[in-house]
Amino acid sequence: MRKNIPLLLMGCGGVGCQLLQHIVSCRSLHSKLGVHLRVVGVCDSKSLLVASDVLTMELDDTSLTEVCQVKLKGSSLLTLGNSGQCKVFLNPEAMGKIIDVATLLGRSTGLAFIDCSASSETIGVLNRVVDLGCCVVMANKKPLTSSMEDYDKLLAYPRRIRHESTVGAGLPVIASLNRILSSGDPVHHIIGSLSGTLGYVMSEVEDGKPFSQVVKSAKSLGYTEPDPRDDLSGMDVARKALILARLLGQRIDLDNIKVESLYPEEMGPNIMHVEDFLVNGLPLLDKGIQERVERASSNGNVLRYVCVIEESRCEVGIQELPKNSPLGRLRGSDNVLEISSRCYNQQPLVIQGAGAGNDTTAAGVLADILDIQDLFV
Ligand SMILES: NC(=O)C1=CN([C@@H]2O[C@H](COP(=O)(O)OP(=O)(O)OC[C@H]3O[C@@H](n4cnc5c(N)ncnc54)[C@H](OP(=O)(O)O)[C@@H]3O)[C@@H](O)[C@H]2O)C=CC1
Ligand SMILES: N[C@@H](CC=O)C(=O)O
Repeated sequence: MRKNIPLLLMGCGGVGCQLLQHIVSCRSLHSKLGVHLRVVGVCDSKSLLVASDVLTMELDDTSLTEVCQVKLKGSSLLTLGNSGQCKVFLNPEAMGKIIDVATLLGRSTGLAFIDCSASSETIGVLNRVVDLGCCVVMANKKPLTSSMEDYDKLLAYPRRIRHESTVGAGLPVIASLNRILSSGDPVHHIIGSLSGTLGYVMSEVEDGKPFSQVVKSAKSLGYTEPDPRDDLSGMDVARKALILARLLGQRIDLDNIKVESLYPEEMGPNIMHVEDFLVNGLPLLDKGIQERVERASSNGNVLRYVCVIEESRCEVGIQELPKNSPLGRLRGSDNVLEISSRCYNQQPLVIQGAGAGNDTTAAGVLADILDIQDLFV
């Protein structure tokens, strides 16, 4: 018998739209696997598009394709309007409707809530829907990196939560760590380069390109966060480090992690609008970054933004490393993570590959959804 998995997607930007496209293009594969992903709702920052009857109807593939066309043009879901098949709700009504859907489906058919937003505000609704029996799959790191109290609530039913794409995009980082930890193998040390953006930026600057230009390319390639300062400030890496540290049992917050930023405070989000930063702020940083990269190069080294996690230590920052070291050899948006444990002692477990981009990130989210299929009737 075919298994139906109802989904509600929060956030349909680069990653969310790519997920919808993967869902549509994998229909025949999923059908062979006996699974049907039934998208009952999609929301952006202002509105929700939802099937008229979430128990029996869904947004069909034509509607999902239309959602992607509208969102990739930069328009709001509101432009789609109501039809017999679906309805549009504007915030704050949309939020109430989301909870209604979660209440109706959470404890009956089940509902997978997919967070592909980049918002720190989704934690409230995620904690509510988890209580209502829903599953949660996240590409968004922010819900996992708010307070310990929120984290504990969100992880209260760990079997119903997946977040592989939050660290290393589609790379199997979280799954590998969970397997090591659940077998009682203690992890002593993790070191990695976990920013696709900073990896790409550093290797392109090493090749002589201006910093400002390669940051803009990283944005257009889908590597950066919506505001690239999240990457350049080191905060995105700090969030990934915190997710890993909490997985290892450290009860720490973002404030406990020292972070090194590539831009000065006066170019921060509270002072400069993102467009202003991209056009006027970034070029002011070109010379300084190029000099740092050249200084490292004259020592036979490269700069990498490194994350180190040990029993009671969690740090992120720029390190000058030999060109020939595992982290120094990284090119482009690749990430690498070395995990040392009792079993992986002399030779650490190494996970390496594309660590950013809409395609690989959305593929990681899709694999997470398939991974929880047994929880659905
Ligand atoms: N790109 C990558 O390589 C990777 C990305 N990620 C994560 O994936 C997430 C999505 O990234 P990306 O697609 O690039 O981001 P985008 O900015 O392209 O898209 C974000 C989407 O979220 C919507 N949104 C914002 N706030 C809310 C809210 N409160 N409720 C519901 N929807 C909301 C936005 O709505 P609107 O359209 O109205 O603005 C938009 O549709 C981020 O958290 C990122 O960290 C993780 C791993 C890798
Ligand atoms: N902006 C992030 C995307 C994945 O988390 C990065 O550059 O690594």
